[in-house]
Amino acid sequence: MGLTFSSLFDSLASLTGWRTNQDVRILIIGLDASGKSTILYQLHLGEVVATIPTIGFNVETVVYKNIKLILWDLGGQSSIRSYWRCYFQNTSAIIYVIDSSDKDRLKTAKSELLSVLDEDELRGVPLLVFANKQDIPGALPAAEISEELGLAGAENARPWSVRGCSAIKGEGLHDGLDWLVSSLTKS
Ligand SMILES: Nc1nc2c(ncn2[C@@H]2O[C@H](COP(=O)(O)OP(=O)(O)OP(=O)(O)O)[C@@H](O)[C@H]2O)c(=O)[nH]1
Ligand SMILES: [Mg+2]
Repeated sequence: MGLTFSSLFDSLASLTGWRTNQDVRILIIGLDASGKSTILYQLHLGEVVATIPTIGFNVETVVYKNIKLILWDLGGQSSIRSYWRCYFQNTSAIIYVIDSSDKDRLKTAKSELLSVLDEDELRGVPLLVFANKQDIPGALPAAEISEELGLAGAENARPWSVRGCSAIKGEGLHDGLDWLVSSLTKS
């Protein structure tokens, strides 16, 4: 019997210390109404679900490219953001979601992100920023959001990338996950 793709993947993954049965804990955070829960369920179910503001968290498992991702979607309202840190331990990657059409709150989104990145428990953890809601006319493009966040130069601290997406249209999410999974398997 020849080598199956799955066993080939296992062999390659073992070279980098990765196993297909290894759970990867990923936090999805960002301001309220940025689209975190919509992204979670697009990735989990492949469809748009009607959401209500998350109080606490939603958690779902998604197997992507043979890797089991445990996606934790935390509520983003200002009164509950201080609880994000309760979930930091053992986190393998962060997905930070920004509403690209909400220019008024971009500075707040940036300061919340920077304070999360300061946390010791998240040192070196790869960061994927989703510049979400690109379907809304006038939404800031990902490159502009990237510039505003001022992450350039942070490559030494952690792998990071800012990617445009539309959770409603299901566009850009898999490109972002591809980057995240490849930076995880490299680290
Ligand atoms: N136009 C557009 N609307 C979106 C997109 N993603 C999410 N939304 C809408 O934005 C609103 C908030 O989405 P949620 O996914 O509930 O936001 P959230 O970040 O989970 O919010 P909290 O749970 O309060 O932190 C909903 O009405 C979504 O339908 C998108 O890509 N485009
Ligand atoms: Mg939510």
